[in-house]
Amino acid sequence: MTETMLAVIGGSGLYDIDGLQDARWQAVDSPWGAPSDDILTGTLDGIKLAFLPRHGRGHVHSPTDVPYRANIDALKRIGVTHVLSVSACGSFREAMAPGDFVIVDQYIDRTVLREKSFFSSGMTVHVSMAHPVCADLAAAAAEAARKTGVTVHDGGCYLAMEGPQFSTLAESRMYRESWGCDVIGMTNMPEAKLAREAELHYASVAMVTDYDSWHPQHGEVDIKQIVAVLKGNAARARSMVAHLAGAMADLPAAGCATGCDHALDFAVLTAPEKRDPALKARLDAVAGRVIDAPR
Ligand SMILES: CSC[C@H]1O[C@H](OP(=O)(O)O)[C@H](O)[C@@H]1O
Ligand SMILES: Nc1ncnc2[nH]cnc12
Repeated sequence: MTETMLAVIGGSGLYDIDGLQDARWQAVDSPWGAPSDDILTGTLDGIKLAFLPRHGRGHVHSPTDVPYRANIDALKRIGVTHVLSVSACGSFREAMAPGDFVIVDQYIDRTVLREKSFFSSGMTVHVSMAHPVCADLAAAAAEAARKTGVTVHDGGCYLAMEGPQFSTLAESRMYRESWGCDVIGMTNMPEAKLAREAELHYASVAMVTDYDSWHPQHGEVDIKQIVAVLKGNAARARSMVAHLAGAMADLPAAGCATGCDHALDFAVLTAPEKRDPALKARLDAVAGRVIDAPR
């Protein structure tokens, strides 16, 4: 039986975590290129845990250039079953204030310059993104976050923008008023799509740093203010991670209410004899379960 292994992908301000037993940073090779950084592995109160800083230690990678495919492939390759994203975000809601944590449950993907799929001609695959996060992992993350004492919002729609510039005032108002988005960031897409293709359970905790630019009393988004809030949020994120092992105690590696680990069932359209051998070889970790399965 597969053992549950959690990966935390740390966003802006969260470049390492402490408290892991048998902690070591290890380089992991991927046929999709180099991951953002080495991966920190260890155990946390009996749960196997991996940590990967999304932008690399020292914040090397811009949101556009994060090697999203290599990151997800490398995590799956070392045995990860669950991925929890921890991200900074702007807020479109008065009640979602700086310092609050939002447990994301929907996305609108406005990114345009990124590789968004492991699959292409030679292995054509269509997975559902109707329910883009793992409901069970999201519930565990919410429980762990609440234990830290932060204000936690259950559910929120995350607008993923390309960046690296922040939104114009007109965009900020449109996302909030017309599109009904709750928070905004630059990194959860295509990460969530790739995790789904890799049949990983994925959830995201978006930590509010600012009110983007729509709020009449807060003025426009200001990177100095974001960086100041990030430091406190990183401390709260570390505390949340420390509570995750307890919150995840009953989460099996296989099976969840969302069906994440069976996303590829019936999803491969290319006939077995028409599948591209070179692409199949690259997909060994991500889609090994179905690579030779009939249509
Ligand atoms: C630090 S402001 C903008 C930057 O922060 C967020 O990154 P992450 O999602 O990795 O925490 C946001 O998406 C931008 O990349
Ligand atoms: N307002 C904002 N827009 C996009 N990404 C962000 N990350 C933190 N705050 C943000």
